[in-house]
Amino acid sequence: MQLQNLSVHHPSPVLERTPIRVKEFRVCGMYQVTKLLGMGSFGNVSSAFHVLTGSEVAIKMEVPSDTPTAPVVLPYEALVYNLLRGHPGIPSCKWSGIDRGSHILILDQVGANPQQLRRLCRGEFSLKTVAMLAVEMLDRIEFVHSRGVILRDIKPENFAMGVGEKSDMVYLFDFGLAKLYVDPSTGTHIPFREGRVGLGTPRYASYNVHFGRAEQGRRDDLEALGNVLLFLLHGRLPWQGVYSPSLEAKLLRMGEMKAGPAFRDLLARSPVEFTTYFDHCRGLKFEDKPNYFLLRQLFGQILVKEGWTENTRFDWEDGSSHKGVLLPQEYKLDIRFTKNDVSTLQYVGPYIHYAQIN
Ligand SMILES: Nc1ncnc2c1ncn2[C@@H]1O[C@H](COP(=O)(O)OP(=O)(O)OP(=O)(O)O)[C@@H](O)[C@H]1O
Repeated sequence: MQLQNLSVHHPSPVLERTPIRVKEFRVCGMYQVTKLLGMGSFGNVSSAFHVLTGSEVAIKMEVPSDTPTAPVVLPYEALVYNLLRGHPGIPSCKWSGIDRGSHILILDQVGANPQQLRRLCRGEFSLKTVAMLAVEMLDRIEFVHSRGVILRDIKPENFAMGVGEKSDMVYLFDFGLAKLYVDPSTGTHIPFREGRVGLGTPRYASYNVHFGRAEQGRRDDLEALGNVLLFLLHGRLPWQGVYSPSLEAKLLRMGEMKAGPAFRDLLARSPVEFTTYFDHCRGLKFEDKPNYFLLRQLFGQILVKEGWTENTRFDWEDGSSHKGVLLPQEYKLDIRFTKNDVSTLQYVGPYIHYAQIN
C-alpha cells in the first residue's frame, strides 16, 4: 500500500458510534461538558471545552459519598498530578478543587489506550509495536519513580496515545492508587510491610502482591508493566479467567500461576528479552532502584532483531520523514525521530483519530 495514500482524518466505519451524551452543563463556569469519556471506580470522566478558548479537556468528577468517613480520592490524585507536572506524556492538570459539591480534576484529554488500539489492529500487535510501546512506557514510569511516586496500578487502560498534535505521544494517567515511596521528610525509602493483599489490578500485579508482600515498590510497577506487555503481545495471560470459589483463593491461584510453570511457558513463547526483563524485576530487593536503561535496551534489542533499522525511512506528503513499522492491515505505528534520537510514537492510519471513546 502507498503510504502517501493514508488519510489521517478519514472517518472510521468501525468506530463511528453514537456518543454517550451527558446532560450538558458547565464546570467552574468556563468548561462546557459535552460527553462521557469513561467511568472509573471513583467517578465519571467527561469531555468538555473551554467556552472562550475552545480547548478540549477531560474533567474527572467525584461526588463525595453520604458517609463522611468514606475516602475521597480526587484531591489526592490532584496532588500527585502536581508532583508530576510538566513532563511530556503526563496529562497536565489545569485545575482541581470543588465545584458545586463535587471534587473536580481538569486534565488534558488523552486518546485511545493500547487495548483499544490493539482491537483496531484486528486484535494483533506486532512484536515491534509492543517493543516500541515498551520503550515509551518505561520512560513514563521511570519519570514517575524519579519523583518519588510509585503507581501500584499499571494496566493497559492507564496508558493512552495523546490527541491532536500530541497523537504521537504515549501518556500515562490515573494516579488514584499512586503512593510516595520516599518519605518526603527524611528522604528515605518507605519500610517494607507484609500482610495486605490485592491492590491494583490482579491480572497485571507482580507475583509478590499475591502473596501478601503487598507494600509495593518500584520493582512491582515494572513487573506489572512486563505483564501488560505480555498481554499486549499475546492477547491473553494464562491466569485470566481462573475459577476459584472466593476472591482470596483466586488471587492465590493467580499468584501460583505467576510463580510457576504457566508463567515459564508464557516466557518460553515470548522473546528471550522478556525472561531477562522479569529476571531483573524479580531479582530486585524492595528498595533497589531498577536499571531502567537496561530494561529499555532489551526492547531496543528486540527492535533491531525484528529488522528495524535507522535506515528504514518513509517520506510523507507533508515533507516530513520518519521511520516506522507496518502493522497488520493498513495500520501503522510509527516512531518519529527528532534530531538523532527515537523520541515519540505515532499511530498513522485512516481510523486513528477516531479511536477515542466517543
Ligand atoms: N485525561 C483523560 N482523557 C480522556 N479520557 C480519560 C482521561 N482520564 C480518564 N479518562 C477515561 O475515563 C476512564 C476512567 O478514568 P480513570 O482510570 O482515571 O478513573 P478511575 O476512577 O481511577 O478508574 P479505574 O477504576 O480504572 O482506576 C479511563 O479509562 C478513560 O477511558
